[in-house]
Amino acid sequence: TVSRPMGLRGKQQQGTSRIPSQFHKEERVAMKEALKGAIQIPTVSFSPKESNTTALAEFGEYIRKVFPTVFSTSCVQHEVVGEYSHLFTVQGLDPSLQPYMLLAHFDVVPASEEDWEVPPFSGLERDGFIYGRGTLDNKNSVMAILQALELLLIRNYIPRRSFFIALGHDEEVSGMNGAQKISALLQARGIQLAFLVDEGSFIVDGFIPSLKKPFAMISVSEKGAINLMLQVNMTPGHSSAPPKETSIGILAAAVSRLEQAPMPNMFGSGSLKTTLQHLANEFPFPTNLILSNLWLFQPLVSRMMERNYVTNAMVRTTIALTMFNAGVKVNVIPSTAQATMNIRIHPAQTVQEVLELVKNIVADDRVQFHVLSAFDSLPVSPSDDQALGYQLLHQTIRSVFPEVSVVTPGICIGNTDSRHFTNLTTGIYRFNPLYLQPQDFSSVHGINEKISVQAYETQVKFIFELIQNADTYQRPVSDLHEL
Ligand SMILES: CCCCCCCC/C=C\CCCCCCCC(=O)N[C@@H](CC(N)=O)C(=O)O
Ligand SMILES: [Zn+2]
Ligand SMILES: [Zn+2]
Repeated sequence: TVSRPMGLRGKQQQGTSRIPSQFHKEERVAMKEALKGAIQIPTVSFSPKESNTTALAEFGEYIRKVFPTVFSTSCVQHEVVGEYSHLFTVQGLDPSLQPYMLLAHFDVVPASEEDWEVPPFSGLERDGFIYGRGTLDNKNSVMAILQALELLLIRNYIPRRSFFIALGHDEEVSGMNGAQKISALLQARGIQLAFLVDEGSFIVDGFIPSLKKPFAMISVSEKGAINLMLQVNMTPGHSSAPPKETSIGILAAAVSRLEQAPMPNMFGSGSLKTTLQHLANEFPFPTNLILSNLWLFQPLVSRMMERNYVTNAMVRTTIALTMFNAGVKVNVIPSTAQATMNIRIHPAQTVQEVLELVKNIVADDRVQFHVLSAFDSLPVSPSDDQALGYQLLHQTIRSVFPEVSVVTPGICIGNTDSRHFTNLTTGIYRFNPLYLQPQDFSSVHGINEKISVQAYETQVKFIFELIQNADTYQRPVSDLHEL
């Protein structure tokens, strides 16, 4: 299962000296303080139409202040796109090398003060952890990318391969004004990327009970999504003489039918099968044998995957009821009831197929369907020996996390800004160089989101090394022989 990254040589390119990823005490203090300051700016996206624009603008000022070298070095060009997003173009020395992109977002989902152990926008440090909304999703990446570049530039490092840093301001509400505009801008400039790295996956630990060792999952695709609103209109009236059925009752029954009838299990036609095959030898007997013989045990394994929410989301399209609105007064029967749901589409199905299934389950003509937004799952990026982005991530994981023995392709169950970049590259990789346990996963969009100071330093180190690895890539020997 331990496959070496092929086609990459650990050696540095001639003429470029490797800078060790070691940081002084003062640098380490400065980097954690910079992250805390970023957490304190409440860059909340509430809805596609409502965000804290004052905070978004303040964030732009803040990064100028804490990363002065990034903003003053001649090889780095900075632009603001879509009012608040940021695009950095780092000009490399060798124009023959195709550029890549590091992508992250600095908007966050709302956080209610009362549920947290520490205020969510305090950036407080407690027991070696920095707390706050955005510490895992995704100000950690924004700050780590800029921090790694700042430290490289301070050490007079000049990249060979050009790269872009794109920092979105509205990822949590679609990315239409940030990532999508950056993508359009680069397309207009005729840019094609060798690969792109975004959030969306981790070194996962403890999600499968019998698998004791953590493994790195690089997501090579992500699920599609539909935001769907169901509506029922009935005659309003006095609550003292109610009809047999009301808009609320009809709608409640419809959504209950949806909850009771999960979408089909699609294990076998998705990348989870590949992930499990990579992991087979890491499991104790007899699971190792079962996973090595999926041709025989596929039905058993597909049922095993349904046992927890995260792996269940990997084998099927899921439906989450997220909003339910009806009624204005206790003695008035309302005319309208609305339920909004967020559907995540398994790659083996399409938007149209899922909508058909949902309509068949609801099976009530009084229920109207309004598709608010929809897109299919994302294309699968290559993870073979020739896939530059995948292999660079693999190589960097091996050097920064030598204890992690398995690196595997996987699927992201959430959506990311990277989906707006399919016009610029086929190599889209979602990977955060952090350990993630089930309780950490619950804190993302939940309460008490936090990152350890040590994990954040390691994330900076990872990017510091990744940038250098992208500069020292050499084509595989087999390719060179063909010339
Ligand atoms: C055998 C496999 C076990 C694997 C366990 C996987 C553990 C979970 C790993 C990753 C968690 C997914 C993180 C998703 C990040 C998605 C970012 C996000 O929140 N996006 C929003 C906004 C948007 N862009 O749509 C979303 O709603 O998806
Ligand atoms: Zn995110
Ligand atoms: Zn998020």
